[in-house]
Amino acid sequence: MFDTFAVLLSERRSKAEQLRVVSGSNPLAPLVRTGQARAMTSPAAEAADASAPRIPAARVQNLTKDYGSGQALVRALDDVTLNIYAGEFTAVMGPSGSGKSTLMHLCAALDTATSGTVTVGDRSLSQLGDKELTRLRRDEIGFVFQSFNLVPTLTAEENILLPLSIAGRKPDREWYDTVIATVELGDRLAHKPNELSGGQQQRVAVARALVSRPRIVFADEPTGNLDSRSGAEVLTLLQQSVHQHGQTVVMVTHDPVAAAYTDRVVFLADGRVVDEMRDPDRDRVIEKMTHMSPEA
Ligand SMILES: Nc1ncnc2c1ncn2[C@@H]1O[C@H](COP(=O)(O)OP(=O)(O)OP(=O)(O)O)[C@@H](O)[C@H]1O
Repeated sequence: MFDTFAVLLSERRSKAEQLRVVSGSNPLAPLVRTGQARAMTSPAAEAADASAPRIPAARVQNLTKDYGSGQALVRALDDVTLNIYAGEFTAVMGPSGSGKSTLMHLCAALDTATSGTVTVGDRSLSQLGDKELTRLRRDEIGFVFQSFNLVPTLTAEENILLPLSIAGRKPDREWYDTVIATVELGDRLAHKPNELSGGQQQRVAVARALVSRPRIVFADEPTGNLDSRSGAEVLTLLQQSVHQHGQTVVMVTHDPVAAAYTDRVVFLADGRVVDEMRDPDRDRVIEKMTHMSPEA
């Protein structure tokens, strides 16, 4: 459907768009995106932050997506309106076929809507030409796939830096060091993917998504191929990227345990948003999903 390298390619962002180092020389100090701050620096800051207005990183308005036509028409999304808030970890859940992947693909500019709008930052995707869309995917979007999508002949470090090097960019060394420290891969950087465990490979993929500091990271079932322990590591990492570094992450998942790592779950059914849950926990998500299943 799309060229992974093209999607992963990332170009330099304007200075004003770049993450701002809030706190001095500590490379692990919280970073926030200018104007979209939700970095947690202390319990007091966290409490203050809870009352701060939420700023959308992406807005979905009356979004409809049809596949096929006539008798074969499938309405994958049906008039969906939704905000994705900056600095939040959002899960998208729902039964198989409810439109989760379609919603994510439209938000990530990987597909076009039948009607309605997606706005990323302040730009409406339907008003962008092909070049601008490519640039938006490079500059604003990071991806983590279920199947890792690493290049087997490159080392972990080369994979992490690949989007930047294709774009002819050098990494911001301080941020790169922060990402590597956060994903705890410092002693594995020279290894090729087949010398890494599944969990380590997915942490490389998360580092690759984070290193260009996109506006939003979209993660499609990122723990779907991992055992529960490795999955927990990857989820903790995504959560840290949000709560410590102000990253915005959207994750499609079927797993209530994974959803419990997020700040908010959006539930889809039959292409519509039917509910949402803040500060989810596993049991409440399971209960909700049980009521949504066709057998319920
Ligand atoms: N390229 C396509 N052509 C035709 N129908 C499609 C296409 N892609 C998705 N669909 C249909 O659109 C609906 C929504 O699909 P989508 O993949 O978004 O659901 P999902 O919630 O991600 O499902 P799953 O959890 O099984 O991955 C389904 O009925 C699916 O069969």
